[in-house]
Order: sequence, then structure tokens, then C-alpha cells
Amino acid sequence: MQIDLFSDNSPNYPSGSPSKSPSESPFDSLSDSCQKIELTDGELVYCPDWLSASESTDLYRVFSRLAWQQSQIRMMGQYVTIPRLNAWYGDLGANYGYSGVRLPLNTWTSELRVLREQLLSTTGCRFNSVLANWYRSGQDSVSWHSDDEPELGENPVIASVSLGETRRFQLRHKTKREIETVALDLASGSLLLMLGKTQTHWQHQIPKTKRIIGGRINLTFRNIVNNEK
Ligand SMILES: O=C(O)CCC(=O)C(=O)O
Ligand SMILES: [Fe+2]
Repeated sequence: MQIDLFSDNSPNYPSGSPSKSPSESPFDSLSDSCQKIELTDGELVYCPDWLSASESTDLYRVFSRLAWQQSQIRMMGQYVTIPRLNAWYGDLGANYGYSGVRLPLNTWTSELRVLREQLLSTTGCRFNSVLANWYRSGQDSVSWHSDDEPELGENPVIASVSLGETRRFQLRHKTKREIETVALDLASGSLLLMLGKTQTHWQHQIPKTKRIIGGRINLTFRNIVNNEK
């Protein structure tokens, strides 16, 4: 695979995509196995079989050995332990935090690097970091939020790879309450792209479930544009 790592493309815009009229998304040319989901004020692409079942099983096992930690976030002046494990990997300088937590930066593992290259060839987007989440059971979750930290820049492309147990992913519009919540069941081996103004206008969550289920690892590849912090 030939990749020009030093080309001067805008980091959040696919590099290899053919030129399109402005009304078309650069992601329209993704394979037929991907489904485009148009939102009011946002856009998603869902590719259910991005990885094969055996790749997904192997990667779940490999990634269960990432540098997991259980972070504490600040909420209304109090420290609260988050109901999931986190790990942050990225290029030197790709520093990231949310809700008062600064996650320690780990250097890429070879398997995370391979996934990042596969994402470059699928999407044309180059990511410099990945936030890994491990939902150990149905009692682990992430509550309503947007991936809108300033270091992600404007209209970030977030590429979310799911491994292990299928979990429900919900999105709600921030201001237009008449728009119904959107729900997607994110299967093992799937890729979900959140595009355009999705982070500006929508929040997303993984709710808890009472079902007795196994674990799920989610990898959200991101591009940190402001690295001086
Ligand atoms: O687990 C997921 O699918 C979502 C994770 C997420 O929203 C995040 O890491 O910001
Ligand atoms: Fe998120």
C-alpha cells in the first residue's frame, strides 16, 4: 500500500477521494457494504462487516491487554469513577482529555497501527490517535456527550470500531427535541463514522443494559489538531 504520510491534506478530510460536487459527501464512494445515515445537521456511515468475525475475535483478545485504566472525572465539583475502562494511544504530542481527565499517552501498538492504516485506506482519513473504551459488562456505559473538545477541531471525523458484544448506540439532537433519538446496534467488527456537523448538533451514548452480556471494546480513532498542550 502506498501512503504519503507527509502530504499536506487537511487532517480531517479524506486525502484520496475523487473531487465531488459540494453537495456530495467525500464518503459517498465508500463500498456498498457501508450504509449512509443522513441526520438532520449531521451524517453517519455504518459498515457492519468492516472486519471479519475471526479478525474481530483475535483483536478483542489482543486489545484486552492494552494499558487500561479506570479514570475519574470531575462532575459538579466531585470526582466520579467512570463506568468503563479507558486507554489513549497516539502520535507524540497527541494529548487529550475530557471532563477534567488527562489520559496518559501510550505509543501505538502494532495492531492499532494496522487498524489505523486500514482506516486510511477505507476512508482516506489519517488519524493520529485513538481512545479505547472497554465496557466489561452491561453495567458499563458512556452517558450523553459529544466528541467536541477543542483539540479535535471543527467537524471532526470520528471512526469508531467495535469488537465483542453488540451494544446499542444512541444519538439525540442537542436542540431540536422533536427529532427522534436514533439507535444503532454496533456489531463486532463494525465501523461507524461520525461526520460533518454531527458533534456540533448531536450527542451520543451507550446506555447500560440489564442483559447478562460479555465485554465490548470500542476504538474511536481521532485526529488531534491542536497538539501544543
Ligand atoms: O463505545 C462507543 O461506541 C462510543 C464511545 C464514545 O462515544 C467515545 O469514546 O467518545
Ligand atoms: Fe463519544
